[in-house]
Amino acid sequence: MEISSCLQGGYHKPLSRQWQNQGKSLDKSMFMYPIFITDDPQASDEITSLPNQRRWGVNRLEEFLRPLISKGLSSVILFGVPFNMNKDGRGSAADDPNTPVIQAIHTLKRLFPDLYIACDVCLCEYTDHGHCGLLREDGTLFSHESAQRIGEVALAYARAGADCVAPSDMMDGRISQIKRRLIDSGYGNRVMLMSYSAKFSTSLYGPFREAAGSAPSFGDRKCYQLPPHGRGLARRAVQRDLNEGADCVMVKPSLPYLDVISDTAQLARDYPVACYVVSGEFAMMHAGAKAGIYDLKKIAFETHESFLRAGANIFLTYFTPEFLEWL
Ligand SMILES: NCc1[nH]cc(CCC(=O)O)c1CC(=O)O
Ligand SMILES: [Zn+2]
Ligand SMILES: [Zn+2]
Repeated sequence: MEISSCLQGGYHKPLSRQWQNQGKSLDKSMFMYPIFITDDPQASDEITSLPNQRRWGVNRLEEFLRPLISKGLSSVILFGVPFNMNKDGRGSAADDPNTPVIQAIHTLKRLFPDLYIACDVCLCEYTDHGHCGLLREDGTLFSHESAQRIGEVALAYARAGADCVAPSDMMDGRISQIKRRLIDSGYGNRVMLMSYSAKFSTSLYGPFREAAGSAPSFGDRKCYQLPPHGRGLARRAVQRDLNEGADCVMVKPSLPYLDVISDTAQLARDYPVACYVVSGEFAMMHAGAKAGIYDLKKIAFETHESFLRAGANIFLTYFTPEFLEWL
């Protein structure tokens, strides 16, 4: 099948069908909760820089998520945080059968068959150098090989039962690599491909890197994440990913990039548009509320409504549990 023929993966589930309705007011189905899964099955570890968030072991997922599901949680995105697994140059632990993300997919599908499960796909949590792709000796990226490796990992998550794979690595060509593999392996009509298309190099990822232990051991990510002034590049990345077969495109971070969300909603007007309210934005809103600058609930509504207004209709946000209470 041609990549351009393949639409069904983007609306296989009731939730992904609902996302096709470009909503005008906040509702619970728009909230996707990012969760950190570590390789100690009993873990429930506080993350100091990310208020109220924890790293969870697979054996603790039921107690963590059941109350949220009863309040209307409909989707999660999983991030693997291996502490005991071996890290190497190609991120072998990313698709090891015992990797926490694959274990968590199995556990969650058994416990909560209706929960929509997206998986972040990247190598930085699994490589010894902490970069998101494969590196040459001189520290530059192997672009094509990286995209192929990301494709392998995405397929492993699809095979394990993920409803959506979401590559955050920013390697050129990864969307067509993933879509091709999904189609050729029989997942094209069942698994959504959500691209972190306009992902910027920002100072707002700090708490996440602490949470996931994924800071690069040298250098930075400026050669693959977009420069903050790169509005044109963001538009090109979105257009490219749509052409390569993405079912949904994302902007990340959100608050300083409302213009990019709006551009993306125009370019992808027939697709769901997601935005990631990243760790630093969440920590910043909490810090401001704690300092008495504003009320946490009011700032959370105001900002998420601004993302909706700009054109996003899926929010990857650590505020998800709060919104399940508030809405
Ligand atoms: N693949 C890396 C990745 N996956 C999720 C986030 C950030 C999420 C957040 O800050 O909440 C990042 C950014 C990075 O470290 O460069
Ligand atoms: Zn990464
Ligand atoms: Zn470079």
